[in-house]
Amino acid sequence: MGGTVVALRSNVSPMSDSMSEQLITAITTQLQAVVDPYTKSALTAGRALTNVKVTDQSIAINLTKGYPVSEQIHASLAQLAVDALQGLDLQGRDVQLLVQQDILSHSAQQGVRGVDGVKNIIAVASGKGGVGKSTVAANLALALAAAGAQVAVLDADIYGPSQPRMLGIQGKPEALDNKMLLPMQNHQLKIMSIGFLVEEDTPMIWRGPMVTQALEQMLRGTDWANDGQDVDYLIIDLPPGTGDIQLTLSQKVPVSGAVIVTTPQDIALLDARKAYKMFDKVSVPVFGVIENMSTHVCTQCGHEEAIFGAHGAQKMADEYDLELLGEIPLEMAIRELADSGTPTVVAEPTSKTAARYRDIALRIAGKLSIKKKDFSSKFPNIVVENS
Ligand SMILES: Nc1ncnc2c1ncn2[C@@H]1O[C@H](COP(=O)(O)OP(=O)(O)OP(=O)(O)O)[C@@H](O)[C@H]1O
Repeated sequence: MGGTVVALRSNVSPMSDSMSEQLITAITTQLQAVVDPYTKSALTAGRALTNVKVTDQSIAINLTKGYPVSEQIHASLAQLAVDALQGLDLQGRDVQLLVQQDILSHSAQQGVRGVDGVKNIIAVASGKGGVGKSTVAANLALALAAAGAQVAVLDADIYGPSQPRMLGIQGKPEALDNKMLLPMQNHQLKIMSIGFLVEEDTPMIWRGPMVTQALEQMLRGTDWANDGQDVDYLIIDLPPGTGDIQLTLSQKVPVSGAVIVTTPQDIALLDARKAYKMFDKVSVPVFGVIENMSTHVCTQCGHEEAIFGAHGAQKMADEYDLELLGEIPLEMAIRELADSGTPTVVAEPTSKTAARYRDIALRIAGKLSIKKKDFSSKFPNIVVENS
């Protein structure tokens, strides 16, 4: 991200060291009071404020954020900083704000081995089938990639893999000499799905252990960093439900956090609650709930109607002290675009719906950024030698 001049003044006056110290303290205090809209904590939290430098001519502020910082996000953070500094007498100095992104690896369940080339895994789950979990997963992945992160998708919906179709990609992944598979690529995403390995209309008649094994093979047998770049976020589109398969998966896959997709109907919410309890049981934090098909938008007049009921996901979120991450309407274009391989976020980036997906994606990335870091890879392996 380049520096941005966020305020320009004239009549610059020279400053002593102690005056500049005072100004730095005042600026820091003002910025500490700003709430980051993506992490919901202070803009400066977690050592995000890396530098404040005052010269006779200018003030340079450096922030480092643990989520993707697109130009749009950079501009919105700059605006917040400008507003916060309004009350200070900057004595004519220009203010330059530079926001950089540094997406780190965060902790997952204890005892579950990490995946090579992947910093963070986010599971997208639903209690009930057909609520639009795969559509949400695809759009969230695209939104994170558009914001500047390295993103991959693992389609773990073994019984009904839909990511190849939704992300507009066909064919078979190449196998390397070491038997690792190369992920397929489209729309700036790396993608792996059982759908690439079996025919689209072949029914998957597998038992639990086979499903778990197939998923583990795809997860650990894919060379995610084949282009030399680690994946910041691997989005896993989990199979619907909360049976043994999902429970085993959530114990074997090192997940930094999960999101639960539901529709507003009571029956879907009942199963969404079960999904929450499943993650709770295996100590996977749930970032929040996404309500899909929340209202119907009429293509003729634009009228919005809550045909499946209103505020269901909000009630569930309140009940478990979760965040309602966002609401996506029932919209014909969402289905048409996903079914044709170019989901809303890439096909209609300026639409209101794309903005909703982007907002949800950034809230998730923001929440993840303030979670405990995973330092395990920073420690050397200790080799005990027998003498
Ligand atoms: N907000 C929406 N508006 C309109 N159609 C939608 C919306 N969300 C999803 N759909 C459509 O609903 C159908 C089911 O969606 P999707 O495959 O994402 O659900 P799922 O929960 O992943 O299903 P499964 O249980 O099979 O995994 C798809 O045809 C999709 O295009």
